[in-house]
Amino acid sequence: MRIALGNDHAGLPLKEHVRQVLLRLGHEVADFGPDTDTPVDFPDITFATCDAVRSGEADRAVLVCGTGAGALMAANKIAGIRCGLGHDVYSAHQAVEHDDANALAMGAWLIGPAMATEVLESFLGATFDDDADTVRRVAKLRDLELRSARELAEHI
Ligand SMILES: O=C[C@H](O)[C@H](O)[C@H](O)COP(=O)(O)O
Repeated sequence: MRIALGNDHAGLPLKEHVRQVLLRLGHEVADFGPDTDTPVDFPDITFATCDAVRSGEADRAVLVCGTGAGALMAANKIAGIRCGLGHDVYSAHQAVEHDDANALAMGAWLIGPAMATEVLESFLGATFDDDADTVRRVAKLRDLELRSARELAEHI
């Protein structure tokens, strides 16, 4: 797969490990994060990284910040992005299987390289179980995006 990789300064300590794992697994990597520890804002990096998925340049995004929480929040505000939290193996594959996750957020302050490796293998090895229930629920996620966008537009 083509993977868009994004990190902020807090995610930097885990970023190179993640990049190496992605390459070892045979994926292409487009890197949207900085390689210095100069502070950057995770919403900016998250948008640039996830936008590559929306445009079709990338198949999935992997985001690394300090806790994973900020990148997760930012990603799930971007239309078309469904981001899971990647701190355990089960959640990483389940988010793809049931929720068609196309992004994963990880916290460099929370997990080390060994767990990150297994989480990435789990996320990238998983495919969407597109049965009637999961397809309907993912469609409802899209409905939520549209409803929210309409409400925002009405209040601008
Ligand atoms: O959820 C937010 C992320 O974990 C950020 O990476 C974190 O808040 C950055 O914090 P700081 O600028 O204090 O390193």
